[in-house]
Parts: sequence; structure tokens; C-alpha cells
Amino acid sequence: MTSTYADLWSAPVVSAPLDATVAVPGSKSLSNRYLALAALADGPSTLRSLLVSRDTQLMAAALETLGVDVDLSGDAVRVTPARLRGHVTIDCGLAGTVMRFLPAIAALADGPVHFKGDVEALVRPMGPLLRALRTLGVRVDEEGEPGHLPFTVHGRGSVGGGQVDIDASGSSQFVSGLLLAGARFERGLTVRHTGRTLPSLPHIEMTVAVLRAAGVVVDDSRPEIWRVEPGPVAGRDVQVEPDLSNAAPFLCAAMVAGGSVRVPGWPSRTTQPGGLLPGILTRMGASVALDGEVLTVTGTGEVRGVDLDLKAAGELAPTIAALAALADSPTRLRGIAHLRGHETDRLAALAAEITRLGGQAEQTSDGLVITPRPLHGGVWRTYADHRMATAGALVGLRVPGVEVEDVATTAKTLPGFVDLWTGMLAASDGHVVRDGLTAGPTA
Ligand SMILES: O=C(O)C1=C[C@@H](OP(=O)(O)O)[C@@H](O)[C@H](O)C1
Ligand SMILES: C=C(OP(=O)(O)O)C(=O)O
Repeated sequence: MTSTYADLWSAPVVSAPLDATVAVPGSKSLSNRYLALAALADGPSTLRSLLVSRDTQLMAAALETLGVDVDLSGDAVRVTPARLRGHVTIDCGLAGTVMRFLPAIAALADGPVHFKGDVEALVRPMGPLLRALRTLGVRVDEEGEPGHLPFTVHGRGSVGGGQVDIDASGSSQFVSGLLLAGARFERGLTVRHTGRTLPSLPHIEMTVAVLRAAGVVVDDSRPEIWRVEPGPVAGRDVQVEPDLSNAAPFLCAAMVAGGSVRVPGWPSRTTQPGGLLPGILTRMGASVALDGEVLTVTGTGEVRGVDLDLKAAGELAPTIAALAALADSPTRLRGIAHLRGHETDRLAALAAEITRLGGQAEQTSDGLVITPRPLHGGVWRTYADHRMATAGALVGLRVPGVEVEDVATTAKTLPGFVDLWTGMLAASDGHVVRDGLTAGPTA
């Protein structure tokens, strides 16, 4: 990828309390579910406010490669399904949603589908999903380290389906990826989780909700067992919620700088794990108010440490860890051992970068203990991880001289990050900051 910024980005330091409204683009997780499911539907779909970022562009490109028409030219994205073709290669980049959601769909194609990805993607766990597909009678050839990209799924036009056990303790996306395709299997699909822990349950609930909204019958009444009945998937016209996890660094900025940050379009009910943010940030010292669809976080500059199980919302961990490094008491984050298989080993990365700036952060078996210390400037490495970059920006708000490496990696889910961030700092008069443009007073 080309970078629009120098390899080191000087994170701006905040000089006054914030007063900004930041409109964040659509949810990555919802966008890539809607895209994948639209490809399996019995008619066209219209997807409004779909996120346009590297992860969604990879998903759209992969579906087009499989023969689906994805028209990104209008205000809304139009997806027209087609018979899925094989003898193609899918580039997963570093997108978990592409590498985990598309193999079961590729099994419905009429020929082999080769999956490849970024060098960082080659260590992300895939084994349980590939084994589950084999249990369902799908041939999968592994071409690299067993249980990892690259591999080839040999589509045969149909999958019998039935029942499969899977250990999803490494990623909830294994379950989601099977369920998304399940209605198109001849006998549907029952998935049973067999591992000791199950991360990111809200993301599985999101999959179930998206399937049901498309007319698919799903039974999730038994813990850690999901049954998808065979049947048609309806083409739909949907509005994508804003990405609440991408809202997190902006909301946390109000806690670090003092003042208020508002995010419009906040849903009153959501399956996004970012829906847990109001509770988490309140515990860490923020005042949080939801007024209509505008979430406002107000801070004083003082942040409280917490003891927090983030199993349900692991993708919030880098942001919360950065906030914790600026707190006035220690923080313990638990339940996130699976973050070792994210874009990078996030537990190691966070511990290394906080320590590099003079902080104290230790890895535990399933998380981090962060003890606030006075921090100094320096390079904040990002390891191709968009959330490491936004975490570095948050630390840099308070600590002069933080240089975030490869901030362009934020393009994975939020290409406009730098403009939104600097816009938030500039817009202390209550203007909306959208994709870097100050769009006028909101009141
Ligand atoms: O299904 C999804 O859209 C996601 C599920 C989660 O994955 P894990 O369960 O692997 O953490 C989350 O961290 C990721 O950002 C998105
Ligand atoms: C873990 C994440 O991404 P992915 O969808 O690639 O797993 C994330 O966005 O924090």
C-alpha cells in the first residue's frame, strides 16, 4: 500500500479541552457481513453508508472475483449476486473478516478458490475453520504452515452441511464464517463451540442478527450452539451503523484532553462491541450521555484505572490500554488471550510500545497489567495494526514527541483517521468533522 503520510507521524498534543463532533464512517464488521451475505442472496441488495476502507475493498474485490457484481460507484453500494465461480484467487490482505468469512462461501463455488494474504496474515489462526470445512466434506489444501494462509478451498457448487464442532477460542470469526454460509448448505448447519473460552460473543450475535434480518431461520437458544436452517437469503436495503470501535479513540480523547466529544448516529441498540463503551468509559471516569442518537463523552483529563474483562470486546483493547497508560491508577485487562492472533500479537505490541515510552505494562496469560508512569516521547511502533496506530495517537495527545510509525495502516478500517483526528482538535467550536471536512455547526 502507498502511504499518504511520512513513515513517522508526529502525533498532535492537545492544548485545550475538546469540543468536537466526529462522524465516524460505517462499521467494518457490519459492512463485511452485509457484503458477504448479499453475495448469497436471491436478489440484489443496496448497502447504505457502507464503510469504504481496505478491509471492505478487499471483501468487495473478493466477491467480484467470485463473479458477484459489486457496484461501488453510487451513493449506496449495489450488490447483485451470481453463481459463484472457481479457479480464482482471493487476496485477504490482513482482514480477519475476509479470511474467515469467505472460505465457507468459496466451498459453494464451482472450482478451486485460492486464498492468500499479507505477510502479517500468514500467522493468523485459520486451523479450526479449515478443519470444520473438511468435516463438512469440503476439500482444503494447505500450502503454507498448517492451519494458516495460504490455502485452497475446492468448491463443488454445493455443500451438504449438517453438524460441526469447532474450537473458536482463537477467534469468534470461525463461527461467524460458517454461519454466514450455512443457509445455503443443503441441510443447513449446526455449529457447536467446544473450546474453553469464546471471545467476541457480540460479533457472533451480530452474525445471527444479520442472518435473521435477511430471513434466515437461526436457533441460538442453547449456549454456544447455533443452528442455521437451509433456505433463501433475502436481498436487502440496509443502512450500516457507524463503527463504534473506531469511535473509541475519539471518545477517549475527551477523557485525556478534557472537554467533550460527540459521535452522531450512535444506535440505541447494537450488536457492535463498541456498544459497551459507555459503561467502560464511565468506569474510567468519563461522563457519558446519549441524547437521541448523539453519544457525548465528557472528561476532565483525569482517567481512572480499571479491572476489566474485555473478552466480549477485544478489539477495544488497544484503545483502552492506551487510555490506561495515561490513568492515575493501575489497570488490569483480562479475557483477551486471543489478541495474540489479531493483526499482530497485540498484547506483546502494547506492552512493548508503552514500555518504550517509559511506561510499565506487563503481559499476563490472558491480558495486560498497566501501571501508569510518567511517559516521554519516542517512536510508537504499529506492526501493520490500525488499532496500534490510533492507540499511539491517543498517547500522543498527552505526551509530547510521540511519533506514530506508519499511521497509514489506519486505512484498514478508517482511511480518514488523521484528518478526523486533526479536525477534532481544530474543531473546538462544535462543528461536525466528517472525513476531514468541517461541515458547519451542529446545534
Ligand atoms: O466478526 C467480526 O467482525 C470481528 C470479530 C472479532 O474477532 P475475534 O473474535 O477474532 O477477536 C473482532 O476482534 C474483529 O475485529 C471483528
Ligand atoms: C481484530 C481486528 O480485525 P480483523 O477483522 O482483521 O480480525 C480489529 O479490527 O481489531
